[in-house]
Amino acid sequence: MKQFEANFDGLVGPTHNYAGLSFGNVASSQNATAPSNPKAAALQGLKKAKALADLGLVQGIIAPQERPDVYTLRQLGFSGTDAQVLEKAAKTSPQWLQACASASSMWTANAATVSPSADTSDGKVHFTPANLVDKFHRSIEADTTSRILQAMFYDKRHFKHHAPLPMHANLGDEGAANHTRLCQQYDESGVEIFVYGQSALNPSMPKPQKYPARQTLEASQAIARLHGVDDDCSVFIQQNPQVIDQGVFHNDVIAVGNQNVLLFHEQAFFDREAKLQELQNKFDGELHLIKVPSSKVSVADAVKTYLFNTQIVTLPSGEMAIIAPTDCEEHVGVKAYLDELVELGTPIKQVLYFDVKQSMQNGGGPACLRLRVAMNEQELNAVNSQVLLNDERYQILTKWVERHYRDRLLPQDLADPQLLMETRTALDELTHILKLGSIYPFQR
Ligand SMILES: NCCC[C@H](NC(=O)CCC(=O)O)C(=O)O
Repeated sequence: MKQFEANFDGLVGPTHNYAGLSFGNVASSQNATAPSNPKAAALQGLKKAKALADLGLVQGIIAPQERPDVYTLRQLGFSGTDAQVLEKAAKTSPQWLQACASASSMWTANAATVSPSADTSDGKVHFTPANLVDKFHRSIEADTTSRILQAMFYDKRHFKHHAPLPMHANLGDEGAANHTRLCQQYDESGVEIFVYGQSALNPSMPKPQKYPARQTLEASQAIARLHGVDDDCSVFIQQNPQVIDQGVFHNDVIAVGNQNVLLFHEQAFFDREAKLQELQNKFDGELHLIKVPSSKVSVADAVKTYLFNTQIVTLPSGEMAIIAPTDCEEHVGVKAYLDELVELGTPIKQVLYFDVKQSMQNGGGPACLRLRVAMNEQELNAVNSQVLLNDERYQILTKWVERHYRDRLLPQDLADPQLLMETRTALDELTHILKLGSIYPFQR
């Protein structure tokens, strides 16, 4: 039977902006208040997605969320018409307005954790939307994310959707950005690697000192239980707290895996050797564990260029390619490492570079922009086909962006009631293009 690993990329929303909302994410802090270009951001993302489809991979799209989120602002006591809500929030508490206007759902690696059917006890593909409690602006994504994923993967015979974990710091969950799956073939049982930043309940375990550890061990364990992924198929690895303090706020900023390949920085993991041994013991077959030494690429350069926020994809030929941001190509040392990587005799044979700078400036690289869902043929056939990217849908979506998006946005523009109307008009049209039904609050 055919097997696939589909990538579902977040379509960047019309309010994409730089508000400095993510303490611990260096790019987000550095670019706060810079002007953004939502149109360019969305087109860059679509281009990357289309290029992967053109390589023969299964590529889908995840719709953005309704922003500004006036419903949350109302919960915070801002009242009146929608325009008045925006105006009052902008006047007295611009931080809340910015948090409620972020297009952060574009980073769909944080949308959910997904376990393919080959790994789960009931033989279904399991989804748990991430609660993203560590950052307020991201914690308000989960409900709509749930609805969108259910509209895409609606067939209950194949897909099982869980509620997000309870909204508490002890259960901080960041989704697939802290989850990697290794396997021989996508439809064969693999080993799921759950990487966490700290334990909420065991005070003797190390913690970062400066920046937050967003993912807890307890959240990762709960997800493995919910998905029915048993001990033989899972490894829980603590992220090195010292790299979190250097700006590695998710594991996918310091490690990336695909099939039998794991590419990671030597400082990525705490208790590294024991954990890699456990991984090898549980994995059926040969693993390519590619360790990148600090002498070749420093943690600072990894954070700056997003070398590990690349996508490793298996091409129809069976060879692997690495999908990297142009920021890697522009960095002499990192480019030299990638040139060397494709000659190491591992399955990775080529590097393809993409300009996703609008996203990078908020700390999101190629891997942050996609949610992976490994499926067999039957499962793929059960996906809402309108969300899959082909030539026609790419053209339609590109035109849709060009019609509705602005090419310049500053944080102060977020209070413009016209922007809210533009967004709703655009999203209403999008739900028809992608056949998602009424997933947005303004449509309900
Ligand atoms: N996986 C990449 C996630 C990047 C995301 N950035 C942000 O939310 C920045 C938003 C801003 O600062 O405007 C985050 O930190 O969760």
